[in-house]
Amino acid sequence: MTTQPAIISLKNIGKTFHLGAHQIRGAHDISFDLHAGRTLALVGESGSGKTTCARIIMREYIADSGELLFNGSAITDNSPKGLKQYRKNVQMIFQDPFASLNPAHTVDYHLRRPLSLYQGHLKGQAVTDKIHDLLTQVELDPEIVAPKHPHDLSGGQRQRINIARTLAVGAKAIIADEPTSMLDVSVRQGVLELLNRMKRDLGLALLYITHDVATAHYVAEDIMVMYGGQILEWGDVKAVLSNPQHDYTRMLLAAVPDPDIRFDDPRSRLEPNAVNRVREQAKLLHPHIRSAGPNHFYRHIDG
Ligand SMILES: Nc1ncnc2c1ncn2[C@@H]1O[C@H](COP(=O)(O)OP(=O)(O)OP(=O)(O)O)[C@@H](O)[C@H]1O
Repeated sequence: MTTQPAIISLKNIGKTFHLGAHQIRGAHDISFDLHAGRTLALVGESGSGKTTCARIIMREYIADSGELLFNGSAITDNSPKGLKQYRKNVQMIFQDPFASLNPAHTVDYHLRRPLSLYQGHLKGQAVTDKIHDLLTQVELDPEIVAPKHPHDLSGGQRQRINIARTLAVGAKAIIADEPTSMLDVSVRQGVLELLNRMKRDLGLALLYITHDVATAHYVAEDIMVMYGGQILEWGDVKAVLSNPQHDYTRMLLAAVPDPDIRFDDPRSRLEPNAVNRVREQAKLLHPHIRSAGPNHFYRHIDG
């Protein structure tokens, strides 16, 4: 059982989108905690509600029901200043490492900017030294990389700059939405290892969003499987993946040849037939899940 306090808690969060006469359930009765020094993997197919959860945590969406807690307290300050203070602590890394960087500016600028906004006590040479430290922390050579523009860098290097920006802000929790899915397979492992090391060394709380069960196995201690805006199963990543209790988790896993095979091993690639089988079976499962009412919590992280 973990003794560290949760940095972020979602309590019974619900969010429905209204598109004309249609209602789409983005999140239904979602509850989970993000703890310092731990990664929770949020796994599910496209449209399962992963990004909705991320946007609620980032306070880009306001939940219809339930509560978002930061360090155990309800968030009451909705002023721009309150939001800025919150985002100092909770940062997001996006799927597309290029889109989140401004092509007109250098790496130095991309790090200088959050430092001036969030670490205003640093001045002059201290800012340059901090930029040097940040680039070293994300395993890039400061002398070479700082003067470069995003288009001079590889996808993996750009994602490292995005990670360095979250460190420049001083974030305690990072929401990483498919952070490696647009990267070449050969550099994915390095970026995930960096996230793992930051989590360990800096005690960050990470939410790792992915549709890829194999990478969840590699980076996370805990896992939650989502479908149709609901959590179907959650718990210790090794326990859930080795002994899934929900049919849908079993179906997702059936598409991966062997969870013990590393995700960058070619043998871990999904077989097209298996993927199609999961999708077809998920369609059949869908009405059952929707009519099931409350979430199915088959395991509890602390349990
Ligand atoms: N702003 C929105 N307006 C209307 N519907 C939305 C909105 N955002 C999400 N949805 C719907 O809510 C459901 C959950 O979407 P969400 O983006 O959270 O899923 P996801 O698991 O993150 O998918 P992906 O992996 O494709 O990003 C989907 O049916 C989606 O179409």
